[in-house]
Amino acid sequence: MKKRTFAVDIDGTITENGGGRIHLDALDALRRLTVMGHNVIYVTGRSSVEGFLLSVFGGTTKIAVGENGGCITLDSDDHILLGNIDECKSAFDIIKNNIDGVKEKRVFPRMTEVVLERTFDLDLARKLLSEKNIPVELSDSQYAYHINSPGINKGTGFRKIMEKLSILPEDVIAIGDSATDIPLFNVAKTSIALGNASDQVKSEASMVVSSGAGDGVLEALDKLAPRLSEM
Ligand SMILES: O=C(O)COP(=O)(O)O
Ligand SMILES: [Mg+2]
Repeated sequence: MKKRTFAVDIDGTITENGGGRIHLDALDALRRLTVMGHNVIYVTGRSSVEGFLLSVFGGTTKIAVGENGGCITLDSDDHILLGNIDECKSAFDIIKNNIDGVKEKRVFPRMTEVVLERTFDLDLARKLLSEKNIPVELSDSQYAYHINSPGINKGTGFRKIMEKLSILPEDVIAIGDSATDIPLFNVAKTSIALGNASDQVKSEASMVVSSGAGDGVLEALDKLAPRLSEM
């Protein structure tokens, strides 16, 4: 069997109620892939510690990319910081002082990014920062807005893991639901957008399933099953 690496988003992909409750059948399927010898790695806009803990409790590969690509967690005291939180905080100050309704989201502590509530016009903030020549990345996961350092996204974060573990793009299967997953789709030969993804996100994936979060992961794995058993 050829070892594959599944790069799996969390919210809107393996959660089922918008509040973070894990779809147990999807988790069970991911655990079985891990037992079969594949890598199953969470790549999330949550903190990398949340992603790492889910991998520990859920029984998948114990490594996580969090903070929308800004941070990799390998162990309780082993984090690789790819982004710089100070530049994200300066961008946040500028947005907050110029646009109404901008506020930080209550999230577990971040080492490399700033996370915001989805309460303002993101394009307006993009325009403002580009006028001021502040090149941070602004993105929408459908759960939060993220301010990341220039060049930081789920694709660049996951690529570090690919380098570290000598994983080739042809062996990567990315699964996600939002615009923040598009850079991840771009580093994977196979990419799957779930039914709850927008048309724009779906158009960037190599495969689309009709079911939404949770069930969509099962549908995708069913479709992939014949290919997974190939040598
Ligand atoms: O932005 C979030 O908090 C959720 O992000 P995710 O969908 O990448 O897991
Ligand atoms: Mg998501």
